[in-house]
Amino acid sequence: MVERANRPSALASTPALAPQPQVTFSDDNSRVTAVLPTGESVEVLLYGATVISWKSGDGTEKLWLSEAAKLDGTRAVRGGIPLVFPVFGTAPDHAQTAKLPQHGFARTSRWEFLGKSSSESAPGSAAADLSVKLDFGLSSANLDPSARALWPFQFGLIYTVYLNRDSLTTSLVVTNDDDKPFDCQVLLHTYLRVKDITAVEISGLAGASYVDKVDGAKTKTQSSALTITGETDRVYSPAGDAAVIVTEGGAKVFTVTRDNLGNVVVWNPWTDKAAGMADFAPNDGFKNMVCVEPGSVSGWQTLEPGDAFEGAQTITLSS
Ligand SMILES: O=P(O)(O)OC[C@H]1O[C@@H](O)[C@H](O)[C@@H](O)[C@@H]1O
Repeated sequence: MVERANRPSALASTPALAPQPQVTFSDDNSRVTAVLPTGESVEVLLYGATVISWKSGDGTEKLWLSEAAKLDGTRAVRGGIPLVFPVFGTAPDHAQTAKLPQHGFARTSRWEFLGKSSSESAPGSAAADLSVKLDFGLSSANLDPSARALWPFQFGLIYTVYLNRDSLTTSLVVTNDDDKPFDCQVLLHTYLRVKDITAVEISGLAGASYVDKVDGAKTKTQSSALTITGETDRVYSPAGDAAVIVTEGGAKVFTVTRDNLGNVVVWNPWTDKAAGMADFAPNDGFKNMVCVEPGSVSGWQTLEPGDAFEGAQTITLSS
């Protein structure tokens, strides 16, 4: 026995393989899940390329997903990170997008999974620093004919979900593949999970002007940190350069930074609106969520043929 233990075996001489991120598909191919060796995970539904779960290494869910959310492709997902494109809300006065449903068609279209890659964050860094990147695509070619009829432009969308140990980055690239210009808006409609909305403060928006959608679309200025005490639906424009920081009971929970996305929408439906949404459950789930939604939604991004627009958010967790 002793002799065997001391003898170098073929196994012992093989350098140990560093653990790799695991990327798997659900049996019905409706969703893809990536898990880092350290336990962090993200789950993306191909319907809408909707991120429906993001967990830290200890298994704690960071996004809010309604218990009544439809995940079968029959309606936009209530929760997670739905993608808003090419119109935010509805735009009855904007001829190109007037016929589109609320928040456009990206969140209700089935996307293609384009591939994964993983990398170390620094050369020679430990396996614990691995990250994983998932790419998804949607183009006019694979759009449902009914959606194509409502917005007859040739376009391409690439959505990248990038999971790191302490952050999630989601980035959208829009390209105009048509021979005429088109206008579009984009928004990353992120439902952040919180323990108690009454203890939440959102900072980083002070001094920014916003359209208050629950007060006759009046334009106001954010004077200090924002607390949520009732139905809230605000479009900050421009939102300023500062990161948006969400604290709970004074402790930092999320830091949201933006790349090339000038607006932030803050939304919480509160009691009545939540109760009025069939796919919002439980009814008091509004206490456990706040939407902080980076986007480009005031005015339009006009893309000339061949042009591209890219915008991204990074949500960093505080330990
Ligand atoms: O119910 P939907 O279409 O998912 O939209 C939810 C909310 O999305 C927010 O982005 C809008 O500012 C709100 O006005 C809207 O109510």
